[in-house]
Amino acid sequence: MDHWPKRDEEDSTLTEAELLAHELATEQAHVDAVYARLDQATDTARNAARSGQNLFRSERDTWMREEDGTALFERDAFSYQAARRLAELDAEHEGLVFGRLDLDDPEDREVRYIGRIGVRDDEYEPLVIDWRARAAEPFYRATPQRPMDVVRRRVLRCRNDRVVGIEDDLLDAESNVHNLPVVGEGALMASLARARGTRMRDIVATIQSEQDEAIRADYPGVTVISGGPGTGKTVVALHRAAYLLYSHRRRFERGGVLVVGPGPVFMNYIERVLPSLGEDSVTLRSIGSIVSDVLPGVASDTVDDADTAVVKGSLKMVTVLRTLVNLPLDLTTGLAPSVRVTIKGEVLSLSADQVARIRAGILSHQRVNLARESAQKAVVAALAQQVPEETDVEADQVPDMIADQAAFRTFMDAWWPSLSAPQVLRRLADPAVTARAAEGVLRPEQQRLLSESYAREAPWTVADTALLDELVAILGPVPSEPDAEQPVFIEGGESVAEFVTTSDVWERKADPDLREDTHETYAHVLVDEAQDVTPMQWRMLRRRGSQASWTVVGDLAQSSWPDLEEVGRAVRELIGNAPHRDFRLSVNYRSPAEVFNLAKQVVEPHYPDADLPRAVRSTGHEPELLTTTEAALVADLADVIDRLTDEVGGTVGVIAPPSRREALRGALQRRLATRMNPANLDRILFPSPLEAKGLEYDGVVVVDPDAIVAESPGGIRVLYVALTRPTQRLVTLDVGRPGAWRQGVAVPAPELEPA
Ligand SMILES: Nc1ncnc2c1ncn2[C@@H]1O[C@H](COP(=O)(O)OP(=O)(O)OP(=O)(O)O)[C@@H](O)[C@H]1O
Repeated sequence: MDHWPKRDEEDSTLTEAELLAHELATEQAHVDAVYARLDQATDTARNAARSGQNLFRSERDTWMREEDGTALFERDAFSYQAARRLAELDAEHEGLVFGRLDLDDPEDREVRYIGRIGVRDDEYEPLVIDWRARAAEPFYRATPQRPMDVVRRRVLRCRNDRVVGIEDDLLDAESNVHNLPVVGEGALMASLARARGTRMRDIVATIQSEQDEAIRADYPGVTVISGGPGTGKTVVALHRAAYLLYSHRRRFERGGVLVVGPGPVFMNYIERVLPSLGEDSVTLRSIGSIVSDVLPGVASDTVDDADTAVVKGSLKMVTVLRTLVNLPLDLTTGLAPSVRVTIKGEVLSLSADQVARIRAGILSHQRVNLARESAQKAVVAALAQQVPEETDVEADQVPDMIADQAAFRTFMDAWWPSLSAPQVLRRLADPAVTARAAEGVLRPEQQRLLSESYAREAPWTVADTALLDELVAILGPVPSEPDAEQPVFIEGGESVAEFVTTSDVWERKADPDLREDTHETYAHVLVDEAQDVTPMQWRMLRRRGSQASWTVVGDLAQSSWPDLEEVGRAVRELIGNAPHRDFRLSVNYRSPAEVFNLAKQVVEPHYPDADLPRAVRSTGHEPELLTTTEAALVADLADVIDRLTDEVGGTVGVIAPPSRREALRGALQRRLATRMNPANLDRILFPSPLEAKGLEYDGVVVVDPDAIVAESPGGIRVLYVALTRPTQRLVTLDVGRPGAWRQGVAVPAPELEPA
C-alpha cells in the first residue's frame, strides 16, 4: 500500500493558504472514502437482513462480534460494526478520523489514519485504525527525540464528515525525503484554547505521551495515576476505561467496568466522553449511589457538615456499627433478653449472659439476618438439655414444643429480629443508643454530632450510604417473606425423565453463599478523585471489586479529608501485595500560568508536599483579587459575572461557601435575569466548592474564600480546588476586608476595586 501524497513539483510555489487548501482536499478525499465504505457496509448488512439471513448478535445488543456476523463476510461485519458504532457517537463529535501518521519505513512507505473506531476496505486493509490499537501508539508516543519511525504526525480537525483544519508536527526532519508539507500551529494549544462547554470532551486527537503511558498501562493489580490540578487525570482515566475494553473486551465486558466519581454533577460532566469514544458498556456511578445495588432507591448527593462528615467517614464507625447491631432493641428497660419456657411444668431458662454467648458464637461465622434459624436451633437445644430425664415427654418432640410457645417466639423476635440497615442506622438518633454503641470509641462531642444528624430525620447523606453498606455487610440482606411452598418438580419439566428430590431442593436452598452477596461486582474499578474517598467509602468500594483490578486517580493536595495520612494508608491497603504501577502527570492543561501561579502560592505554605504541575498556557490576564462589603456583595458579584460572561466564550462558575450559596444564587438569578440575555444566563453555574471538584469553567468567581476554607474539613485544600477551576479568567471576591487566605500571596496586577 502506498498512500504517500502525490504532490507536484510546483507545490513548493503555493502560498500558505493554497497549500492548506491542497492538504485539506487530500485529507477530505480519504475521509470521503471512509464514509463511503461505511455506507456500503451498512447497505450490505441491510440486504443480508432483508434476505432473511442471520446477523448474529452477541449478548450485548449493540455490539456484534466480527465472528458472529455469519451472513456477512468478515470485512463487511467489521465495517458494519464500525457504522453502527459511528451512529452511536455524539452528534456533535469531532469526526471519526482525527489523525494521520506518515511513517518512514524502509520496507513499505506507509500512511496510517487514526480514528475513534477502526474501518477496513474491501481488501480488509485498514482505512482507519482504532486509536486504541497497538498500531496507533506512535501517534501518541512519538517525539522528535524518539520519533518511532514517524516523519510527520498530523491532527485532522473534522466536523462530522468534513475536514476543517490540519495541525502538523514534523518529528523527523531528516527522514522527510519526500518533503512532506507541515501546516498549522500545533493541535494541543489549539484544542486547549477552545471555550469549554458544560460537558467534558474527549482528547483522542491530542493525548500526550505521559498520558498515553497511563492509558495503556497493564491492568492487573492497581494502577495509580496522580498529578496536580488540570493534568488530565480524569480524562486519562476515562480513555483508559475505553482502552481496557478494547484490548481485553472479553474480560472486561463480561466482568464489567465501574467508574466512580465524587457526585452527580461530576458524573453528568464526564458522561459524554465514553460514548464519544464508542464505549457505552461502562457503569458510571457517583460515590453516593454505589449502595443502591443492595438498597434499591438509596442514593445521595447531600453532604454533611464538615465535622459530622469526618466522624461518619472514619474507620471507628465499623466498631460503632458492629456494637449497634447487637444492642437490644429496647434499651429503655435496661434488660438484655433472656428466655424462659415451661415443658410439662418444668421451667427451662437461659440467662442474658448465656444467650449473649450463644449469639456471639453464631455471629462469629454467620451474618445476623442469615443466622436466625441457626440461632433458634442453638437456643432450643440449650433449653432442651435442661428437661429432666424423668419428664413424661418424647425427646424428639421437645424442640417443637419449645419453639411453638408464645414466650419463646416473643423472645426470638426481641433477641433476633430481622434488621434492615436503614432501621438500624436511624437508631443512632437516640443519644442513649449512640452512647452505648460508641462508648470508648467516639468522644462525647462526636457522639452528639452523630446523634443530632440522625435526629433531624433528613434524607441520607453521601457519608451515610457507606454506613448503610457496612450494615448490609454485617447484617446480610433482609430475608424476604417466606416463599410459597418450594416446588419439588422442575417447573414445566413434565418431559424430563428424572425428578428432583426434596433433598436436592433443600441442598440448593440451604447454601448460604447463594444468598449472601447481593452487591454488584466488577472486573475493573476506576476511582476518580480518590483523595476524597473516606476509609468507610473504601470499604464500600472494595466490596464491589473483591476480584477486580483497579485504577485509582487523585491528588492529595486537593483532598477534602483532613487526615491525608489516612487517605494514603487506604490506597496502600488496597494495593496490598498486588502488582502495582504509578504514573504521575506533570503538565497542567487547564489553568493559565497566571491563575496557577496564584493557586500555588495559596496551597504551598500549608501543604509543602503538594504536587505542583507546570502550567503550559498563558492568557496575559492576571487574576483579579477584589474586596466588597456585605451590603454591596450581590450587586458587585452581578457586575463581575456580567463582565466575565462577555470576556469568555464558554461557562462562568460562581463558587461560594455553603453558608452563602443558596441565598446568593437566588439573589443573583433574579438580578441577572433582568439584565442578561437568557442564552448567557445558561452559561452561569453555581457549584458548591465540593461540587466544583473535577469540573472546569472558562471564568470563575470565588466568593468569600476565607469562608470556603472555614467550612470544609479540607480547609485550604478545598480553596485550592476552587482556584484551579478556570481555563481563562479568575476573580476572587472577599467580603468585608481582604481575606486571611491572601497573606503572603503576591499577584503582579494592582488590586482593583469594582466600579
Ligand atoms: N492531552 C490533552 N489534550 C487536550 N486537552 C487536554 C489534554 N489533557 C488534558 N486536557 C484538558 O485539560 C483539562 C483538565 O483535564 P482533567 O479534568 O482530566 O484534569 P484533572 O487532572 O482530572 O484535574 P483536577 O485534578 O483538577 O480535577 C480538561 O479540559 C481536559 O480536556
